[in-house]
Amino acid sequence: MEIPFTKMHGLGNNYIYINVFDYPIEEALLPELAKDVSNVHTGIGSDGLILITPSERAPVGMRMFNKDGSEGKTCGNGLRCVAKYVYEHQLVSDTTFSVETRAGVVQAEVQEKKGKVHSVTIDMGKPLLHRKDIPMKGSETDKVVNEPFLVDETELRLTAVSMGNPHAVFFVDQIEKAPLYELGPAITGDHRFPEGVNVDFAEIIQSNEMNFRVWERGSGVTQACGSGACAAVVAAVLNGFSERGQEVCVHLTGGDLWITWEHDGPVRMRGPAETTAIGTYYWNKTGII
Ligand SMILES: N[C@H](CCC[C@H](N)C(=O)O)C(=O)O
Repeated sequence: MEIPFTKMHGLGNNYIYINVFDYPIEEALLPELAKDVSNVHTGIGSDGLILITPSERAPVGMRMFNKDGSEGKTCGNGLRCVAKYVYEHQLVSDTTFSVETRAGVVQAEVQEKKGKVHSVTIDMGKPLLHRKDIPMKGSETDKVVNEPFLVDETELRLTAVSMGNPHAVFFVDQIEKAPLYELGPAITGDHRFPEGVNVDFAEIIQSNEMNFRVWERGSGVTQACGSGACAAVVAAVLNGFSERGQEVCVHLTGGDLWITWEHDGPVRMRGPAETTAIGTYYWNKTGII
């Protein structure tokens, strides 16, 4: 199969983007395709696969698959790249438009110069804070804020936030000492998270600035995670480190995002999106067609 693709990244969080308006792909093949394109040795190399799809509820839709083939419901860095792609390919004509994700419809606004998008603002919607909405096991309705969380004999303090996908946020004193590789795999697969969880570590620098590192469900360590940065800002407000309505600059490995948890509910994220390559992926999968 010869599959046209675009490789894009938001702060180094890179995915292979396939426009399935032009090139539909059979549903059953998608998890395997995600694994294969992501492989740096035998594929293209990426954190996963993102499809730009037709939608009945918005001009375009997005679906995202992790490196291991599992599907996530949303992706902040991916949404900024999808917004850049659809604007530059004239699938939309206004600078503001909506995008359907598996977690709901979100609003995008592109900042462009001469038709080229350099930055995108996404209204990521309202965070979900009840334990059952994360989802996380335990009592029915409580929010999970600064809750003791024992893993591998280490006691951490957990704040859990869903941005449409699940995030476990842990505040640390020094981001370089965050036990990303030591505890990321154990936490992401912990039985208390029935659907797994993205593992986020954040260090507060001041009320409007933090450092951030992530172990993503299904992909491992990535250079950035937009939904995770949003979750960390919500968690910072819940823990009294930041104020609601205040714009927070989040420093990720791959660069910075600007995030505000608005007074009226939604979380707004602003940051860059870039195109790395376009090409054809020669998928040598056997037994298809
Ligand atoms: N990197 C993405 C999130 C991917 C989440 C995915 N790993 C999941 O299974 O939920 C972001 O920028 O928001």
